[in-house]
Amino acid sequence: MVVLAKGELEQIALPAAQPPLAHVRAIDLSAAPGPGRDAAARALVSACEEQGFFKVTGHGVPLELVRAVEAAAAEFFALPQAEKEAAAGRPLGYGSKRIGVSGDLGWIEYLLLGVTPAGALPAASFASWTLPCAGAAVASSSEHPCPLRDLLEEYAAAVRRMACGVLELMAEGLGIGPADALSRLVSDGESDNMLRVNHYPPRPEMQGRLLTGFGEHTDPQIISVLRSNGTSGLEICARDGEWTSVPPDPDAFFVNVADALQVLTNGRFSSVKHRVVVSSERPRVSMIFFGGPPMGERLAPLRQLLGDGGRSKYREFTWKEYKSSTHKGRLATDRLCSFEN
Ligand SMILES: C=C1C[C@]23C[C@@]1(O)CC[C@H]2[C@@]12CC[C@H](O)[C@@](C)(C(=O)O1)[C@H]2[C@@H]3C(=O)O
Ligand SMILES: O=C(O)CCC(=O)C(=O)O
Ligand SMILES: [Fe+2]
Repeated sequence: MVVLAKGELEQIALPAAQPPLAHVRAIDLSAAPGPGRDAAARALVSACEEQGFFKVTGHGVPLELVRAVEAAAAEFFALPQAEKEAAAGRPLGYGSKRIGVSGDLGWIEYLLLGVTPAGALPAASFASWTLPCAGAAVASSSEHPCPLRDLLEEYAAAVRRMACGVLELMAEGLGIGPADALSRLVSDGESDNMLRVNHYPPRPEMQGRLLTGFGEHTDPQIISVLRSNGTSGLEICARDGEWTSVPPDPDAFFVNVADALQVLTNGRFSSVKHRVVVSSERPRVSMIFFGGPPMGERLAPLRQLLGDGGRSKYREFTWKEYKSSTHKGRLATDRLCSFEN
């Protein structure tokens, strides 16, 4: 449940304007090696250059898994508020209406968790996270496995594999090597990956006005992979500043170029500004995998993308440094500008 005081509701209310529909390119990840895959790699690079946004089909993530996670998430969000609050935490865990710590509000409740690839670190935030069990009588423990927690873990692993496939195809399209030049940053045992499940309840009656679900921002990581149910609401901002509405496609995954990838490509790709506007009487549920590098990873434009005598537009910084800078600001802040040369 999202409960906003009257003043807070005013802060997130929007005029009832419906932007035009976005044209979103579809990239088939299953294209076989050869001319089909080369064409997919070129189309992916063009989409990243022009929009910083595209969707993938042929992604290999089982749709039964996606539907099972979404159903378990819907059950979780239907739990009594006090039970959800038991999983509350900052920044990880359950949250409602407050995004980040700097005062951003939205018509949203969510689960946010760390999903570092298994290996070097203990099973990420799952280890310490007490998540009430959707559909189970007893809160999670090893004796009473929590279906939502297990499903989220399985889902995150499947989407991480797919995100790595996207980054490999991207490296091919950019003509850079080795093949895992980009994907290794997300698949490393210490990569700082996160998973977010957002629930936007139907909007309350407000004389036709709409509500901000998630205010405009770019994602700080390398790549974000988003899946949503059939309810619209996601909007992207084109380079000319025009906002367009992304037609939902529950069978595909949407991919955002995020800030760190803008840096790695020396600005050839730019992170896409996006937001969620709640205009529907139906709930929207979205699940986003954020692929981030290990905390100590030094980020700077890849030499192969600088070209002869090319100048690096960004100074080198660690992901830890960038991440802590993001947490100091508001959602809409342009965070990269203070890392420019
Ligand atoms: C207001 C904020 C929420 C956010 C951290 C920040 O200070 C600025 C970036 C926000 C964002 C956007 C993408 C992801 O949803 C997120 C988890 C992230 O890594 O950066 C959120 C952060 C958050 O909700 O804590
Ligand atoms: O919920 C959505 O569709 C997008 C949310 C988003 O941009 C985010 O969580 O960073
Ligand atoms: Fe986002």
